[in-house]
Amino acid sequence: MSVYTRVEAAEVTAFLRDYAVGELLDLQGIADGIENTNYFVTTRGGAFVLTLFERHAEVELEYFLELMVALADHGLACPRPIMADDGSYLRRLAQRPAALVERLAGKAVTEPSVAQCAAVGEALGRIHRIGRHVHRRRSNERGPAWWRVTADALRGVLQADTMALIDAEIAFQAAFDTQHLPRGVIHADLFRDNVLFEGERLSGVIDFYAACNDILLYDLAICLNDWCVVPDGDFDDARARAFLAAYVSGRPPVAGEAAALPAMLRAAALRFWLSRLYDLHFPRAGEITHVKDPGHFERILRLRIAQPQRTAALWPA
Ligand SMILES: Nc1ncnc2c1ncn2[C@@H]1O[C@H](COP(=O)(O)OP(=O)(O)OP(=O)(O)O)[C@@H](O)[C@H]1O
Ligand SMILES: N[C@@H](CCO)C(=O)O
Repeated sequence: MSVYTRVEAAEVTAFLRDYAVGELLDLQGIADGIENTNYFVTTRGGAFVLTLFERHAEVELEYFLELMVALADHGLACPRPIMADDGSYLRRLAQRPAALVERLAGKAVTEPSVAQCAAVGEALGRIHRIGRHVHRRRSNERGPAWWRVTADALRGVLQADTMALIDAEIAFQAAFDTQHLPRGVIHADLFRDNVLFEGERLSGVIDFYAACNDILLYDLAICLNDWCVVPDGDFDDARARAFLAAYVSGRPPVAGEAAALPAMLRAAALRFWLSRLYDLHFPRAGEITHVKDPGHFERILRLRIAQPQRTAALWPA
């Protein structure tokens, strides 16, 4: 489970004295999640999630929190950070940067419906639009430079033919011109486990801790590769169409975006294949039990390379 840093109720009680949330009633470690330590915190004033950040610098955390405040202010269903009495969103607990955010209702879905994919497309379009109001900037730490470093780390571990596919894809992406593609704030990890639903209603987008400034279409590709696929990685046409139609109704595409989607789908598959391979071969010391299957994204990458025209008919006319 992913409680890397344990905190006792007494410490949390003292921490909460700087917030107008009332007395602590309950504290539960959250088993899901890989990156951070999360606790459900119930107080007389409400239900919250307390996150202790395990690796990000404070300047990055300020970016994530500014983004979440902007999204909540503009009406996106996402956890609103709670302001401490001194006006800050970021405090310290157990020698870690820590933040308290609203706990949202709902549950992640493992088998999304067409309507749920449309709701995610609509939410992603809103994130991209609202992101224009965020003043801080953050580069994508899992972009092309990271792909190359990670590929090198894996070189001694993987079979030669697997390594050849990774190297060829990195070379393909390096040669692909992305200058014309709109950029902005992207979620960068909007998988099924990062959206909560109550029935068909999207009740919350969570986990903005990979958000950064990058190509908007790449964020779409990350979602399509996760939300709109059948188990072998091919698209479910109805879900992909619904997702794309809902997205473009909120953030109309510019010329050239549809044509660039196949390459972005490949980039998104490569990125998560590499991170899963890295996590598998170089596990972090601690309590992770959630190693995700890298082979899934190898299959998706191979499919996207073999079928570059696959999305042409899915993109709204
Ligand atoms: N604001 C919230 N409201 C309700 N539940 C939440 C909230 N934030 C987190 N959770 C729950 O905690 C779990 C872990 O949170 P999160 O995904 O942010 O962790 P993480 O360690 O940053 O994750 P990841 O492994 O995706 O990088 C979620 O799957 C969800 O069940
Ligand atoms: N969403 C990622 C894990 C968290 O970054 C994956 O499924 O590999």
